[in-house]
Amino acid sequence: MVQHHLTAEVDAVVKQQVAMARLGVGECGTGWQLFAEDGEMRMYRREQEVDGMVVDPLKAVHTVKGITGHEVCHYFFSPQYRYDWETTLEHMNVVETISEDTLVFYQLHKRIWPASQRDVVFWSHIRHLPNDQDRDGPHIWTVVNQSTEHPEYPGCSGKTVRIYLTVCLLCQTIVNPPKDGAPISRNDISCKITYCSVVNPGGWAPASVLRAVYKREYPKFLKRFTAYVINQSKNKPIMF
Ligand SMILES: O=S(=O)(CCO)c1ccc(-c2ccc(C3CCCC3)c([C@@H]3C[C@@H]3c3ccccn3)c2)cc1
Repeated sequence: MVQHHLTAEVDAVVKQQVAMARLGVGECGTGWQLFAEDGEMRMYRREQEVDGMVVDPLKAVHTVKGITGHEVCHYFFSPQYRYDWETTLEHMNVVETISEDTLVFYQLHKRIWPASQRDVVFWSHIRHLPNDQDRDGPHIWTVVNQSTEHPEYPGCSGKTVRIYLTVCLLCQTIVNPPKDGAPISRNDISCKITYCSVVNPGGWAPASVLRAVYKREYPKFLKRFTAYVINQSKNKPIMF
């Protein structure tokens, strides 16, 4: 089978991002500051600027009852659900289907005053990995989104600012089998979610504005997305 020109990049970036996501906030160096907490959700960021632009890396950890890593990644990756949970989207389309587990998206995000409107082109890859702590446990699932170029969407349309991002959603399913040997139900499962993201906002925007947008939008996004997966999954068979 002829390899797509992105196949090698996808494999390298996914491996690198999964390794990073697996590092706790303690391990991958100091500098992670907790900026939002809500129940089991903890959001950390590192203050980082590139050419005077805020690109603060973000790492969120969350544990959600009643859903699996496969379900979380399925609803995050699949385009048909995106408008249901991504509230900052004005337009989204699949530019290219590289394979059933690798898509290229174009997204136009709603303008977040006072920043100008942003758009992004990224490849998105979904993969499951053997659980190296528990060989016969459920697999780890991940989705990695990485900005990419595409001839149909040159980044210089003038109206909008092109952003660059790397996102890794890493999910580990935890099963607590019922004592009496009953079949596993949604009360016996939970999902440990790690969400890492670095967004380069493209054109300049005031650091204070961007940090306020991140502080407000990321916790909202993760809570809304996980609530969506719970609601979509609750009356369906468990996807391990
Ligand atoms: O995880 S994903 O791949 C899910 C697929 O959609 C993803 C997440 C976030 C973004 C994103 C794009 C633009 C902007 C800003 C930058 C300056 C002005 C707009 C933001 C800011 C951080 C705030 C934000 C955070 C979370 C959700 C939406 N908004 C985020 C894009 C994709």
